[in-house]
Amino acid sequence: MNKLILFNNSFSDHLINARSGETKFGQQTIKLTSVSNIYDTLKSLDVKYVLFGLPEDVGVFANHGKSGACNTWKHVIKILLNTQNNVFNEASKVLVLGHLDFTEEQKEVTKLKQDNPKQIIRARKLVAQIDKHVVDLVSTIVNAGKIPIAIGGGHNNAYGMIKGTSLALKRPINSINLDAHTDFRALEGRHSGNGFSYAYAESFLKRYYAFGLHENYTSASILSQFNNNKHLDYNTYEAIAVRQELKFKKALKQATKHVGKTNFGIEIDCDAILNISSSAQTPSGFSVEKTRQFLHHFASHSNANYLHICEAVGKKKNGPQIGKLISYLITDFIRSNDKKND
Ligand SMILES: N=CN[C@@H](CCC(=O)O)C(=O)O
Repeated sequence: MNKLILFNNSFSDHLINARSGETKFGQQTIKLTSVSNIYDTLKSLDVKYVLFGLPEDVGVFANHGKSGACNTWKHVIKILLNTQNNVFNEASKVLVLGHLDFTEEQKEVTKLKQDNPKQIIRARKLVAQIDKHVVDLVSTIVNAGKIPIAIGGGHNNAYGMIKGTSLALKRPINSINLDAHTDFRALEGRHSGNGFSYAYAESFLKRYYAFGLHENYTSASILSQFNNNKHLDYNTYEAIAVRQELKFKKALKQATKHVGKTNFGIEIDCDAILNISSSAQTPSGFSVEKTRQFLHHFASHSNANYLHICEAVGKKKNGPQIGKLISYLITDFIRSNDKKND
């Protein structure tokens, strides 16, 4: 856990705009000042959720995508800590752990060129190194009986989320992914487009549902793989929102039937959300409200085991809006998950 940078109180005080008569979320969340044994510390804490950042975009680079997801965590945490703590948002159930520091890997990737095949191979090796740290942290959190909430970062980290959870639970898990893409690309070295295929090939992922795929961006071979494997299923954005052959509520039910019988992780790739700055930003996609409804639905399920939000690109100008969007999603998850009704 040598890459873990704790989010301490002085850092948090610096970010919170305190107002008299109000309690901000960040004034009530739990933080750690130091830690010698992370597992023991987590186990002894009276919190349900452990929030952490994955500030990296090495996986996106290694998938020939547009970088920028490495900056999102810092925008999110600033906005989240300044939301209200009230009967709807119970911050004392949340440990803001900190982030994994991938500065070294990020630095190395800036020296690489995406059009050089050898350098892409090197970037993919760096992603495999990142995986190990994510797996280690996630398995420790789940082993300690807590629910991880990870803010990325690239979608490559779905692999670490799934493997870490699966190792802790000692069985393969399922996954529901709101995404324009399956991220089930070939096992060609690790990157942001094959987190799920690697997790499946290595038997950490059992049943996978890709929700709202874009028909323009899913290859014929991946569609055929999904159509011929009962563990893999999907619906498309076009079927739901354009042709309206499938009602949103029914789509949620079908996906729940596929993943909900055992533990599953919830993945939200921000490139599925309309006009949100991301590595593959889309002018056609689910609204923020539909995304929140999706999240509420799955977070309410008793088998939901983690939340991973990724691929948003927070820059100086749009950072506060991205931070606000992801803060809505984090608080929706906690609110709905804490009052599981399935
Ligand atoms: N995590 C994203 N995966 C997409 C990226 C698409 C893009 O960058 O255009 C994929 O590999 O298909």
